[in-house]
Amino acid sequence: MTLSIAAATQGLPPETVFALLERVRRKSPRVHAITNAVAQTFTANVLLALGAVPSMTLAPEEVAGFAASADALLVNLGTLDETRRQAIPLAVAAAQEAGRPVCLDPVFIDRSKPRRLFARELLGIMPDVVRLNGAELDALFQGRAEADALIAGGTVLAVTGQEDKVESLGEDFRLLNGHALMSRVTATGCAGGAVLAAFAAVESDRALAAATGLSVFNIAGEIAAERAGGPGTFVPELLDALYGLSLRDIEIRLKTA
Ligand SMILES: Nc1ncnc2c1ncn2[C@@H]1O[C@H](COP(=O)(O)OP(=O)(O)O)[C@@H](O)[C@H]1O
Ligand SMILES: Cc1ncsc1CCOP(=O)(O)O
Ligand SMILES: [Mg+2]
Repeated sequence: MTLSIAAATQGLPPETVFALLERVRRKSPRVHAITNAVAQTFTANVLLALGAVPSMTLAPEEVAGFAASADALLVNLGTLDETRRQAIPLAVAAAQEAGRPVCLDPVFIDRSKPRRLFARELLGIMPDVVRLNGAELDALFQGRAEADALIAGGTVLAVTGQEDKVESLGEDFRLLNGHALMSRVTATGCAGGAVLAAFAAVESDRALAAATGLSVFNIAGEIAAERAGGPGTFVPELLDALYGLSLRDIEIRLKTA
């Protein structure tokens, strides 16, 4: 399924992107990430390099407290074991009760029917942002009308790949930053979901927050790719690039369509 970006695709001023990045750096939002076992450490490091504060507890007696006292919740289904199946509803209820944004990343729902059913059930809680790749988008919705209904309810869809698309009830964005090396190391998509949660924590315009978060992450990816010798050095370079990202970097590189 392709997202039919509406005619009124908006530009994204570099100053706006940098202002939101600075807001993340200044406010240091707490992001509680229920994420997969593969992505945990990288995701925590990406959040810290960005200026946010990660927590990742899954324990049923603690997860609601962590989610309620965080500024945003990430729910990533990459390793959907029993512990995570139990933790997710507790965390979502606590985050929503506290008025915090929830970002869903339905990893590999194209590969597993039980996981697809779990993700479709989760859509009932109306997540603020759903971040996913094209294969996962096709698996999540039985047709375009279902995606439109979710968007009509206020959820923002952020579909990543060589180019990224953000679709919402208001503005839509087509984003052209990023580098192929981002898909030659594991968990960049997952870490990108955590970045979207951090931006949703500081900006109530969810589409703007998602477009900005993806652009920041992907511009850092471009800078890292230029400095890295390959996938092995790409990961530390990505953390450094996120940490040091300047207005000038964004002005030079930001690419939207
Ligand atoms: N070929 C590419 N060129 C530029 N950016 C890419 C490319 N592939 C992926 N990305 C970027 O890498 C990140 C992970 O995206 P993607 O590979 O679609 O997610 P996932 O890992 O969940 O499948 C996103 O920020 C995306 O924009
Ligand atoms: C390899 C793997 N297996 C289960 S989760 C995971 C990481 C997926 O990361 P991403 O969705 O960011 O590519
Ligand atoms: Mg993914």
